[in-house]
Amino acid sequence: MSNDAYELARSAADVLKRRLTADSFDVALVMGSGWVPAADALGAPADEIPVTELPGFAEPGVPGHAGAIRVVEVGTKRALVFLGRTHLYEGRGVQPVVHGVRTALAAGVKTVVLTNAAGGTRPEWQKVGDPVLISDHLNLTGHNPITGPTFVDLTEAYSPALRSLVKDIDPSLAEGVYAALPGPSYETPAEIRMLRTLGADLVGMSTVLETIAAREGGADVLGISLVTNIAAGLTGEPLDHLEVLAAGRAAAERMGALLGKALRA
Ligand SMILES: Nc1nc2[nH]c(I)nc2c(=O)[nH]1
Repeated sequence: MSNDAYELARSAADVLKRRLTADSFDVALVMGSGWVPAADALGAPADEIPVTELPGFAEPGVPGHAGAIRVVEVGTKRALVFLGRTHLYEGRGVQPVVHGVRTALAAGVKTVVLTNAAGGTRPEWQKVGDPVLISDHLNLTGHNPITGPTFVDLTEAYSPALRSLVKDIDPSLAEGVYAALPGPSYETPAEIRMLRTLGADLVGMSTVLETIAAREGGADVLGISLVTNIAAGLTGEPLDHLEVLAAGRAAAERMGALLGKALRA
């Protein structure tokens, strides 16, 4: 099964390189919920392909997610920009969740930028709309994309070099630990209190499995969360997914500018 997953990624990369005008890429960016405006801020795409034309991809199960891969030249770098991703909660299993990252690595990418929208567990220093660099993660999904005795070292899962490069660009950026849960429900207040005790500064439903797959393939990872809500029980307000997405869209323009500067550095 797991070999099929790697073969499927190689065949998707072959189709990608045949169908796109370019056949070598430096970096992959995975744009999370509400991040598509940030992708637009990176510049006009040189090329674009719907993911459903590639082996192993399905139209993302979340309505409003454009399932496409863009080629954007940012400075001297050629980026594969994945608009939308597959989440574990869509019930397709673990392999489709990391298929995009594995396809990018099979296409030669050595750096993966994973963006997401997340809940913030630290209202003491976070507010909605804040970007937070991911310094480390807690994989509480109960899953792992790797099958078999491949013991990947995750000591520096989130590249210290890439994080300091981005912090040089924007010293105001905070860092935090991202906890991934299976979802799709948000946490209870008791679970958020538990996650704070465990050291989580951000809670989400994506990213960590893609990070593991990227590290398994030897790529450097930069992760950025956009705090789009303060997590359950910390503000006395219920969580509204539409408000959450609106906050993400509002801040994503700024994130597009930051990503552009980071890629041009
Ligand atoms: N698990 C979890 N995922 C999220 N994604 C977003 I946006 N907000 C949250 C949240 O509060 N909890």
